[in-house]
Amino acid sequence: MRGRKTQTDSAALVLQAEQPTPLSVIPPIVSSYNDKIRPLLDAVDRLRDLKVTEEGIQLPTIVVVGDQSSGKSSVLESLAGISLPRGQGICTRVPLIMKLQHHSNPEPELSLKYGDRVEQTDESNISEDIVNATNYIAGGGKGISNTPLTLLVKKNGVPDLTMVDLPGITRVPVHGQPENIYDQIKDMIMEYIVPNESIILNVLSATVDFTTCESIRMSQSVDRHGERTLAVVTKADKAPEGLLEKVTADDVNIGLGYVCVRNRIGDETYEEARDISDQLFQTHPLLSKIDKSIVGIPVLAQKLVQIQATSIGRNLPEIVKKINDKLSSCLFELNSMPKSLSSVAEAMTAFMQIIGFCKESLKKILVRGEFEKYKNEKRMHCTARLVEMLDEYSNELHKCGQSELNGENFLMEEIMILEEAKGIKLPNFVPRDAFLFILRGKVDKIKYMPVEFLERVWTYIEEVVICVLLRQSENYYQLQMSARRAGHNLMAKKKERSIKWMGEIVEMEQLTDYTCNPEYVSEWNRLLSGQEAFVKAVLYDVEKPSKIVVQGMGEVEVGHLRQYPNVLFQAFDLKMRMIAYWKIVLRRLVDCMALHLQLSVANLVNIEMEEEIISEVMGHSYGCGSGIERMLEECPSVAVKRERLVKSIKKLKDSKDVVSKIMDGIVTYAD
Ligand SMILES: Nc1nc2c(ncn2[C@@H]2O[C@H](COP(=O)(O)OP(=O)(O)OP(=O)(O)O)[C@@H](O)[C@H]2O)c(=O)[nH]1
Repeated sequence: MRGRKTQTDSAALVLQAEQPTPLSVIPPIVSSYNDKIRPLLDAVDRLRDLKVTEEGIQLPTIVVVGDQSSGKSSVLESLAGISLPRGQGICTRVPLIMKLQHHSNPEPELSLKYGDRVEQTDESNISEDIVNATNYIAGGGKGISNTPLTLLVKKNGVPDLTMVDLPGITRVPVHGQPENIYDQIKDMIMEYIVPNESIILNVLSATVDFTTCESIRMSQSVDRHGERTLAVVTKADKAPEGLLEKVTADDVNIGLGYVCVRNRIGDETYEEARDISDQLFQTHPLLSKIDKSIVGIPVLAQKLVQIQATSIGRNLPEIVKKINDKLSSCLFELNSMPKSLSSVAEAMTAFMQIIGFCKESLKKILVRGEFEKYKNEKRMHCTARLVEMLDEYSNELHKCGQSELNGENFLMEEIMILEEAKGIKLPNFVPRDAFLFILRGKVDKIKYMPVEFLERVWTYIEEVVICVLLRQSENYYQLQMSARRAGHNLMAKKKERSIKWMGEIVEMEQLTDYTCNPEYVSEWNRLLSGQEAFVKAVLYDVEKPSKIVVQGMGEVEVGHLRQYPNVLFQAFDLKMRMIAYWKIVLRRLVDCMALHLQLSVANLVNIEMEEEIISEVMGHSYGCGSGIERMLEECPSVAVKRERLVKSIKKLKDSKDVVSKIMDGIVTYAD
């Protein structure tokens, strides 16, 4: 703590009306003007204390920015009439919210607030206490922190002002500062000056070229025409040459104007400092030429009070609206959240309801083909998707082996098998073994298809079922996990059962040839009617055609068949039997599959799904109670959201109280 002469109250700033007050005449501060502004400022300060900005509601705030050592703290201490930490290095390392309040008591009251702490202090200790609090918040080094420190100064004669002092902008980190200090400070400043509600108090040292100031660059980036920027030019005593020209030229677009000051230096008292400043601007050959309406701390104070009042007046109705809107939206969001469960009975009811909803939803989309709930999600229009998959499966089955029918090797498979099945027996019987042999070969070739189809179908059904389960149980994440597990397990079982069942069907088709369908015989007869003509054309046509048109098959190569005159009749017959029978086999494979799916899905949604989830949830003990008890635990993200909303609502309700009182007050003033 630096030694300091005692400050007198008379040194503190005094404000009165809207015109700058001559410094020699210091009337009492309590004017009707301030009486009106004070409650508004108090309300805004209370909103700031409530941290309403965390709800995205910006407050009119005077933000003090400047390059490092430009004199920000000196300006603030001149305004407050108290000593703040000053120096050449980085002094301000946290946002310092400085609330100046005039009070009639001649004894000043000073307090510091940070986090949950409130510390009373006094004028002789304030500087040291700010340093200690800063060290507490931002650490003892040279780093900065975004956690604000609030300094309340209640003092006779100070202007009613609230300002936020921010760390000075520095390009080059000094020893002990993090490498990215510039970015850290820039981010912090931007956060405060971006909102349109902020008034930027840009502190510029008269010793520098304003166009090179980082703080000017930053404020211009958010306030191009300077409509909410006021400049304070410090150190007028150090660089009086050209100062008048600088502020008149206004090369850096300061919309709210300039105020030139000479701050207190070293151990001067505020009285001494004020006298020196008065003297300087009255008598200095260059500085005295600057218009008195833009020099000195009282002028600055008065301008700030007016700007602050205008800003609050302009922004308050919008703030009230934003608080109300935000409160309504938070209440709506909270009310739309699931009721938190507080007893096992409640959890059980919720569980049974969810199971019921899942069952009904699955019945609708998987069985009944009702999909209003998922109008825009085609994947959930299950009956249609299942039919499409079934059609695709049927087409694949029919396509397979089609090409071999009429290729160059027409009838060769049949001929080779008949040659090997020869026996001492009458030649006009088609050997059944030969037929079964060919049948087995054909079934072998397609048997992977039903399995692949079942894999595909069950994967699809699993996706749909899990989606429904997760959506219905989305508010209860423990239940969601159990439902997902139950869904996966059940689908795996169903898939396995279906594939096993299909394996048996395929085995049956390979083992025997049977159908009671009369279509088989009629088709065979139809196809066989061309037998005689075919054999004649192959064996006895003198022109020996290389291709012949066979009914139902189109043109086939026949040159190679002339070597097998003895088995040609039988081979043709065998082929036609197989063609007629294969149609029946394929139809059976598709029909059976369709019926099997219908049954499996119906069992799944009517009985199995429910049983599986119940046994998953009730049947397991998880160390801390059954699955139902665990439903009482809210999903961490939901719990966090609920807590956040409850907190926001409390804050917004308190804010609403604050502003409604003040709005009533405004009506009263208007009256
Ligand atoms: N001669 C003169 N010196 C001044 C004036 N204003 C401030 N100073 C000095 O300039 C130095 C920096 O002033 P501060 O008020 O600490 O500057 P700051 O911008 O708050 O500094 P940081 O927060 O650390 O960036 C101090 O030594 C002050 O005494 C002034 O009007 N005239």
